[in-house]
Amino acid sequence: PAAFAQKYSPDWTSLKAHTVPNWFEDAKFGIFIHWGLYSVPAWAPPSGELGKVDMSRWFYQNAYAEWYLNSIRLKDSPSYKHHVETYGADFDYYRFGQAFEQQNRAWKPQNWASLFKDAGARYVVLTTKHHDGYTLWPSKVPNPKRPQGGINSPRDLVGDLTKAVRGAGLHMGLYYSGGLDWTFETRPIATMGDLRTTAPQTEEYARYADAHWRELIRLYQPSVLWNDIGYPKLGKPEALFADYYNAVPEGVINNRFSVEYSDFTTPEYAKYDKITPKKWESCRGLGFSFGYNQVEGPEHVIAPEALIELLVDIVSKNGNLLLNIGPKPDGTISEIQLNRLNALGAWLKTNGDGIFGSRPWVRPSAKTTAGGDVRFTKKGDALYAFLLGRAAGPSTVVGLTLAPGSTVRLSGGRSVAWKKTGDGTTFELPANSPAAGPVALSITPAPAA
Ligand SMILES: CC(=O)NC[C@H]1N[C@@H](C)[C@@H](O)[C@@H](O)[C@@H]1O
Repeated sequence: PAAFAQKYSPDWTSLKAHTVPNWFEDAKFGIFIHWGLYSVPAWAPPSGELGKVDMSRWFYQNAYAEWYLNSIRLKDSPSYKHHVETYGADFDYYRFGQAFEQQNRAWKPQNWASLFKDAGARYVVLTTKHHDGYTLWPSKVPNPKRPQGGINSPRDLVGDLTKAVRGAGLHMGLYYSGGLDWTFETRPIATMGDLRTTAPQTEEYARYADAHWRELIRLYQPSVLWNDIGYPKLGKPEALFADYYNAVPEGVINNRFSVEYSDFTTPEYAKYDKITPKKWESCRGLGFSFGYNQVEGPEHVIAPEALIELLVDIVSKNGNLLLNIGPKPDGTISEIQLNRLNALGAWLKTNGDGIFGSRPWVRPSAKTTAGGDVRFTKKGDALYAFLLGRAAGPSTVVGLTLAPGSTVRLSGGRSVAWKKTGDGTTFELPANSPAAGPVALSITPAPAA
């Protein structure tokens, strides 16, 4: 029997010996899911992407539909106006639990698992408890602030999805809002300062959050601990980390416990502009929200080509893309979100060879003489060059020199003629290949620089 590995001890020196497992380096693309009570109202003003809206306005016009409870606590927000008009001023947010629990009885998790697999995703991260405190699994840990209950899903949504996702051959990760819990702190957040002062720091909450993470690890052995927005100082994360790594050797932990060790950083609606040695994962919604927002239209949602180029850019710089889907309460997914997943999946089916299992090259990017963008990845003895937004016909990549006799192919397909020119290397690209998204060229042997 496998001895219970005691490799890690609850101190940062021991934990810093942890390395990121290959599966997470190879995976490149995961699906984030924000699903919960906020999926019932599914309403937020599409005010803009995080980072592009002045923070003095952000909380009042919060584009994150999963922040609905906080938004309706701000009486001069568009969300409060919508809430009064739609449900009435005295409709308590937690009453959405009835509709959520009633509607998700029909949900078939295997439909999500096959959809995400077809999209090319290699892992999934589901919200188990967001800031509103509602748990998507029937936790046995009592919430001292909610003796009346109504804060735990009777259906084991976490377990059902974990089983289906693993059945489809994908890794399963779990998101937990460690830093905020609006059943412990009911004051509204209108400024960044409020974010800090409303983060519960009592011993009672620290024990609650620690018990939740330990229950999740014991029940589901998640491959990712995706903690969000900080962690209570009394929460003893180093003990949690050591016990987790000893129980789940292939596990990874993100940087949002805000402590001195993590396996990867998590820029949100952001990405790095150069290769970083530390593993990172960029997360964002398809539009401006993580929770389903019924008022978002095509003008708020990233275009298919831009989504594919986003993934290629992130991978060329040592990142993963964690792309969020916001399902409806019954588990169905809106047409526009399905459309984007299918576009990405179709491109990856033909051009994924240079993405999955690749690593960054000596440099992430180049230009063509026509001003086009190029991104590079390396895999085995092949260099992959992705020509973003390119036209067909001859395309010259500046500063790229191939060894004589190198073979160039469209990713996994037909060979491509090339020649050395004064500026670099000119490739003869066939017309409209692929239909949408960057052309992926595999070049063997990979040039040294
Ligand atoms: C930077 C940060 O802590 N963001 C918190 C933010 N994370 C997103 C993935 C969503 O869960 C938001 O609702 C949450 O506030």
